[in-house]
Amino acid sequence: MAKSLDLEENSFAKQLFGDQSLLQARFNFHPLCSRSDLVLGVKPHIDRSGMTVLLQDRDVEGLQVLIDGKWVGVPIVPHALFLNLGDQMQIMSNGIYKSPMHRVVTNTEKMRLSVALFNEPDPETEIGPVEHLIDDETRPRLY
Ligand SMILES: O=C(O)CCC(=O)C(=O)O
Ligand SMILES: [Fe+2]
Repeated sequence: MAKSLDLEENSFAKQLFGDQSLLQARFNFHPLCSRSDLVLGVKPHIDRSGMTVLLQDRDVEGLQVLIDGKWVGVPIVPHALFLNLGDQMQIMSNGIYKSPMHRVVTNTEKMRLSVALFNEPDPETEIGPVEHLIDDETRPRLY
């Protein structure tokens, strides 16, 4: 990702991982829900991570991303991991990479499982946009 912005390869990694970083796992289980029209599995949110690695359920969809004001379902791709960007990446890239709003809907017929790995810096670490991505005229510092 750093190289695609003409940055040194470790520009994001050195802030994100530093001397000590956190890797947290969350196991999401959504049982059947008779009122899936009313009940969400996970409410709309933005991950605070740098990057989230998600293993979706093998055959039950549910994850949706907000794109231009519309909820768009994320398809299941067999044996693939879904990578989502979190707030730390949006900050470090000075807003070039966005951390999207997403949610999970429930299902009336099938339960759903997913595993998310959140990668983030040590809570005491102060992060900010990479200097090369700040330009007072064309791209002012956003964070
Ligand atoms: O279950 C999913 O597909 C996504 C869960 C999620 O957004 C999260 O755990 O932050
Ligand atoms: Fe999330």
